[in-house]
Amino acid sequence: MSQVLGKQQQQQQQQDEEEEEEEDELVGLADYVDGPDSSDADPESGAEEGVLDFSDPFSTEVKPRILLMGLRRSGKSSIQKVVFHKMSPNETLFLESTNKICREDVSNSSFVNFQIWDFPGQIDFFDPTFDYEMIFRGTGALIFVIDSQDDYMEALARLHLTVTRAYKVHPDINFEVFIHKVDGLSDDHKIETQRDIHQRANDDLADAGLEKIHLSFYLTSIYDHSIFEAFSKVVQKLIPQLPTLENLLNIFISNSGIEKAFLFDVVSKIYIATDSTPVDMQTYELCCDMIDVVIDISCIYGGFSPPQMLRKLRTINSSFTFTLSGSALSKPPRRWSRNPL
Ligand SMILES: Nc1nc2c(ncn2[C@@H]2O[C@H](COP(=O)(O)OP(=O)(O)OP(=O)(O)O)[C@@H](O)[C@H]2O)c(=O)[nH]1
Repeated sequence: MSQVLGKQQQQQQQQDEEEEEEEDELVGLADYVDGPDSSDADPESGAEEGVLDFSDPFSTEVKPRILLMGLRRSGKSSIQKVVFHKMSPNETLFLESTNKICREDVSNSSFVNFQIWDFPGQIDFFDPTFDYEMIFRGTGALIFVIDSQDDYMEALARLHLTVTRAYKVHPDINFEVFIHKVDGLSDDHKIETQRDIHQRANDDLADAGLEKIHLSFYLTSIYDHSIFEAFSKVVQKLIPQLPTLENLLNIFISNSGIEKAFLFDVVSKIYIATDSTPVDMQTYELCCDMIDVVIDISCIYGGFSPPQMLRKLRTINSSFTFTLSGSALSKPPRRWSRNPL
């Protein structure tokens, strides 16, 4: 009996030592992660934000992780705040530079359920305290933000370094490149910039013998719906049920005479799925505006403030199908006031 107990004690001791070693390996990350005094958390958003628990990377809960990376001032935090915190684009002018990794849980519904990690622009992969392997290992999508209004040569070099490192650790990551702040470019300039960035980024990968890495490119701006559309596509790739949802929406429109159907996450206004007819931006914008109207009217007649309403929507079920019939589509999109009062 005493022999058995002795063996158990030994095993326990060994386990404790192993756990201590694991914690030591992760300590390097602590320098980059928001501490408990982080003031970033938005109490109204319902999103959990803040300290990274060291045990977290090995947690049994599987939540896709989306990383936001890019040079300083490229617009990473603005994207996160506008899409997930309802911050108005003009308010992002006052955002301070991020100096630690900010992690946020987005759990609006069973489909929109992931983590976003916003990285400081100055992060250095060669810093020995930066445990990039641990970060990339659990990543579903890596969004690299490039400021299109700036000289993007340095950003392209950083994109190459980031993508090649991440690919070596976890080849299944979706690499998404946001060519951002395109509101400042003319239509011709937008297309030319996208072509140039696409060409250079893929040439760099081909030179490194890594042409099998696929990069997806999006033209984005926080001043219109392009950022919501791009984020929708990023999130959709992480939803395993996407083909089933698309099939259901196809069946729905073919049996109802409705022209276009979106399955929306109301809280963030990203769409989780749509039928297989092409998406045109005007239709998507119209649906987003209609969602705002529904929320605004519910606030007036339901006696809720907009944040209360958003919280209520989160607790009920924030995904619902938004459909447009032919007559709605034939009218030009109306600009609805965000505040009906
Ligand atoms: N014109 C324009 N400006 C934008 C856009 N997105 C962000 N910005 C501006 O870009 C500036 C930098 O934005 P941040 O979100 O702080 O950039 P960041 O990448 O998080 O910066 P770091 O935290 O330093 O890494 C802010 O003044 C934003 O208002 C956009 O789509 N268009």
